[in-house]
Amino acid sequence: MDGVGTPGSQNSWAVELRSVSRTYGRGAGEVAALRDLSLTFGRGSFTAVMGPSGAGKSTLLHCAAGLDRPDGGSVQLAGTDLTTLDEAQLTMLRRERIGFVFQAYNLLGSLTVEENIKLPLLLAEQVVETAWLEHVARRVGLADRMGHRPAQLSGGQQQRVAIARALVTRPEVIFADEPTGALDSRTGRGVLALLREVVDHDGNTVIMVTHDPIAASYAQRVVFLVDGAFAEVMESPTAERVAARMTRLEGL
Ligand SMILES: Nc1ncnc2c1ncn2[C@@H]1O[C@H](COP(=O)(O)OP(=O)(O)OP(=O)(O)O)[C@@H](O)[C@H]1O
Repeated sequence: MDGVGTPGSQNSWAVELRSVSRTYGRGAGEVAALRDLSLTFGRGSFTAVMGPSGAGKSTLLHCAAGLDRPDGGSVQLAGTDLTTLDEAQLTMLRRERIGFVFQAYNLLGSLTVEENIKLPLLLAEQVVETAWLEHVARRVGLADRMGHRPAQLSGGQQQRVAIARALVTRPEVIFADEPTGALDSRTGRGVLALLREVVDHDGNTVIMVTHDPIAASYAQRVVFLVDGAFAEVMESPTAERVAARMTRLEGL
């Protein structure tokens, strides 16, 4: 398997989870959100993560992105073991090496498009290269909107700003959590096509959590979780096949 498989010994993966467990609560209220989960995500791959409600998708994303700590196992980001880092190191790693795209855009309304895109570089105290910034703005189709504020943009354009902001630090991986959840289907398809392009043309790595079979069909493969564990992987997904698989998994 070229993007998803069992852990190997090399640092060739963008993200590698080894025997990751995450349990919430204690005693009778204990919930095992992830159970001994091992998964790898290849560099330059686009993976959708799907599964029934409560399967552990968000927990996987949070643990893989250093937003939450597993109780057991390890998470490697391009060879760095996140479980060995303290909070300050994790914050720095998230800023410099990970891009995030959320359903709710999370742009700062008082800043211009350009300032929003540059923000991760400023927070990481990195030099802002004008040519790179222009390249990223062109990449997402917003070069002529750099002076606008988020409120002056459509939902799809705001999500493109969020994607530019995620790209600007040249991250090891971009995590997208329901990136089209707030968009109408046509605008959503444009955003998904852009995510696929930044993988296919620019070699980025994208891991996207979604409930939507159409969104998942833009990925190169879909990883299905059930009950905190890996269930199966589908290569070259189509919306129809993903929907059929979800119906079966939800019935388990
Ligand atoms: N902070 C928390 N405290 C207690 N239980 C939690 C917490 N976060 C998640 N869980 C539980 O862990 C399990 C996995 O949750 P998670 O949000 O990862 O699933 P999901 O697949 O993303 O679900 P959905 O599709 O509904 O968003 C669920 O049973 C959930 O109730």
